[in-house]
Amino acid sequence: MRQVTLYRYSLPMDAGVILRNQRLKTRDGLIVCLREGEQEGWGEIAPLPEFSHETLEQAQEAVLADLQQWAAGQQPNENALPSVAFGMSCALAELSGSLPTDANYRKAPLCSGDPDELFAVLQAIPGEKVAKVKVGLYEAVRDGMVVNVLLEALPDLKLRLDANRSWTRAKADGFAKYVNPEWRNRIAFLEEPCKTRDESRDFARQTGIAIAWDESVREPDFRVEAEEGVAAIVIKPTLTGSLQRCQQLISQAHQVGLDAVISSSIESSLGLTQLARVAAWLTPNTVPGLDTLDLMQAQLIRPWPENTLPLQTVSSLDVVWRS
Ligand SMILES: O=C(O)CCC(=O)c1ccccc1C(=O)O
Ligand SMILES: [Mg+2]
Repeated sequence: MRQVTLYRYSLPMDAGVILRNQRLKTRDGLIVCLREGEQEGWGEIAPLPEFSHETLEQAQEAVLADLQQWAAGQQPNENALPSVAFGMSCALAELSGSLPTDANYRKAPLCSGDPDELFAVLQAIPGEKVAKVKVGLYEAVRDGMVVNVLLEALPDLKLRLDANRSWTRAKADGFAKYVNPEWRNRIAFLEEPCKTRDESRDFARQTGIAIAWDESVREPDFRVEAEEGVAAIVIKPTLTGSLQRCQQLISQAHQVGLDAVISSSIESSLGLTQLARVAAWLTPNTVPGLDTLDLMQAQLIRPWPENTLPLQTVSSLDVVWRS
């Protein structure tokens, strides 16, 4: 006997979370719960505005069709919408016991803006110090100086940087010029420095600063390849697809010597704790990029260890459909 419940959530965000061109006041998504006999599996489907190509309404319509099939005893094909494919595959994997419960709750602290605040956060990281700093929001030269100061002040710090394709080659060079060549190998990678992949590759070769692909991974012509100056690919499962698709990308990356970094698309604590399990399972030697929970004002159903935000329970959610 199969049973399905589909819930909808809306969590208030911290004031001032801006995604590309839009302020995100609430994070809205769907939660699926599959039951069969004694087994239960949960999954989150939350298209991210400005990043996902599908809307929440489209995702809801698509998942309802999958859920009706599943409740009728069939195995739905992998959904074409990445957020739906990811959430359904998590729920099915929990149900079958194939998503291990061990999790990697280490996360690379996400920093932007104020260098003093940054410094306090970085000093407090226990063990291997890896942090992620958003660059490209202010002057490239200022970014270069901030990065240089941090690397100089904290000799055991490694940085991941993310420019989200905001620089021209000239601006990217303006950044690099201020980073002491001796510290450059402590930049684990800089995600997508330039507007085009060719410019980013060229930047990496000329500056010795390693880069990572993020947006590129989700473009149709992208192939996982070893290339000079490329250190890693970033995988955001909600934007990418099913666990199987993510697993395939990760194994292709590892085969050619690239790191694969599981990263957040600002899922709720339910989705984030599942991503921490995916990371422990498929990328055990890499700290995932999951430090986004504090952008929200509440957790959902499953808490992230030691996080103090209030927890919304499943009974507070609207039911969209029940089989
Ligand atoms: O990767 C991380 O460490 C955190 C997640 C993150 O940066 C992000 C989250 C949502 C949308 C875009 C991005 C991004 O990589 O710019
Ligand atoms: Mg990025």
